[in-house]
Amino acid sequence: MTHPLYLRAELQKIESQQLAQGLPLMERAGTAAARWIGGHYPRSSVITVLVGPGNNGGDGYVCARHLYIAGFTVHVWPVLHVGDLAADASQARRLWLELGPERIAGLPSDTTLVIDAVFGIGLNRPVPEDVATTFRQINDAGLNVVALDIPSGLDADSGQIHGCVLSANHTLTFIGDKPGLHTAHGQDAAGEVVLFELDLPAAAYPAAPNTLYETTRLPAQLRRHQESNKGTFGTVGVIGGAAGMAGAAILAGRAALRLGAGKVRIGMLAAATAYDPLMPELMLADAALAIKQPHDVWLVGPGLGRDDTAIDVLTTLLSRSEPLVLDADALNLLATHSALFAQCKARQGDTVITPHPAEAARLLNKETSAVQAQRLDAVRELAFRLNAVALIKGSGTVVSDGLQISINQSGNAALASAGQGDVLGGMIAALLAQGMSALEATQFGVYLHGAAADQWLQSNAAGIGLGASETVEHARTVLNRLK
Ligand SMILES: NC(=O)C1=CN([C@@H]2O[C@H](COP(=O)(O)OP(=O)(O)OC[C@H]3O[C@@H](n4cnc5c(N)ncnc54)[C@H](O)[C@@H]3O)[C@@H](O)[C@H]2O)[C@@H](O)CC1
Ligand SMILES: Nc1ncnc2c1ncn2[C@@H]1O[C@H](COP(=O)(O)OP(=O)(O)O)[C@@H](O)[C@H]1O
Ligand SMILES: [K+]
Repeated sequence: MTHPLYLRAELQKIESQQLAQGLPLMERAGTAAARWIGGHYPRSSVITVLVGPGNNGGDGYVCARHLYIAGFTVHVWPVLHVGDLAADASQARRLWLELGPERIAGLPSDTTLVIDAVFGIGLNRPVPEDVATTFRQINDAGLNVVALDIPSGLDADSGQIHGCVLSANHTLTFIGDKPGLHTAHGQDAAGEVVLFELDLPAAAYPAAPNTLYETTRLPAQLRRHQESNKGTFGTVGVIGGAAGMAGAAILAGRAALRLGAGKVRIGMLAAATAYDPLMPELMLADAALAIKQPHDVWLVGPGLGRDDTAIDVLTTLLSRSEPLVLDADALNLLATHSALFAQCKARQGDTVITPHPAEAARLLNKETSAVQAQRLDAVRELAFRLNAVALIKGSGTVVSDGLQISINQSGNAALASAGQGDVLGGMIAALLAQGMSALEATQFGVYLHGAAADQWLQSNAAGIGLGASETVEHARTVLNRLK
């Protein structure tokens, strides 16, 4: 299920309060790490602990000491000049030096496991070039790396890289989980994340507005009563499919039907074909006619285009009060037409917006790189500015209603292919049609979309070639297995 994520400032506050109470946090962190490593790596391992100038380095000295006592071959290499260490780290170093020397001559060639204790949440500027060179050599050598707290070079709040990062197979993170481990570059850098709370009392933690989202439960709104009919599960209207882009609207409509919407009508901007031969249960119509029919939920944008007809259709649907999902060119039109933007913000009904980073950047009038550098801030700002539930797609999709933010736990790079966004829009619309709230439908839809790709990855390990249509089928399977 979901669990909280803490920002650097929140963690520093927790730490200082607990240290003031006399809790031996560094000893606990280093011991927990050594115990985990002892359980996962053979005693024949040759371990080199890279230590840095702060308390993360202190964790590394404690960990080194316990692994040495447990019988591992352990080297400690301070990769940065050590000035005055803080008290706890200095004590941890002293205890290590009673057992073994520090190495200053680089990485021993027989190293089989690197423990990264260079920088933790105190990283506040780009990694120095000589340290970056060491990181790159270790990355290129493909050595096993276990990071303590956070991979060195990764920003704990945003998942951005400060110059260079030492990529880990596992990250053993302390006290609380961090957003930067799960979005942007976080998943690639951190590998599998293992949390050690270090026995802090529950009262030590503030209410966290940020969470990591995953679920194994079928949402209550999707549990079906026998006394139901297709009207019970809502009618979705998908508007899009301008000339040359019909497939986008079809994909979205198919996804909505497969995810349980009672009825789906696709209103095409280009001349509509009579029916979809692969899914004849879809209704196809011209957009101008479709928008006059009653629907419970609208999805506007897949293959919409940006011409005057598209603007007219969007203007009409923004004025309706049914839940509205906006994707692709619907978002690009909001970005370029301030009247549409204002109309969206003023809507009474629920709005969900589903941009990828470049679309988010257009809406926020920023560079895509600036959005990616601060994905959490960007998604909250989008939700706030448009009075909507917003997401920003990509590795660790972020979702916000303007107050709370969640990072999606599922998904993988197999989803980086055409049409996957159309499918996601259709899925969210189907969940809204079945009675989920805008926030729940978006969080759950994003999770299911990622979980579908994760299921496919189990038998396609390289993650190459997942089609958007296949994602729909896997999403249906994953959904029906939830209890
Ligand atoms: N505060 C505490 O008592 C505890 C901290 N813990 C560990 O300590 C870490 C945080 O410790 P710190 O706040 O000391 O921070 P770090 O150990 O992450 O690093 C801070 C030090 O690195 C320097 N620095 C930062 N960025 C640099 C850069 N790019 N190039 C060169 N030097 C740079 C800073 O000037 C400072 O000396 C946590 O991530 C966790 O691993 C845990 O031991 C639990 C208890
Ligand atoms: N590297 C990745 N890891 C996880 N999910 C990804 C990755 N790349 C893309 N996705 C997901 O795939 C979908 C792609 O959507 P989008 O870019 O709108 O594609 P399209 O417009 O072609 O349909 C989004 O849900 C996104 O989060
Ligand atoms: K580290």
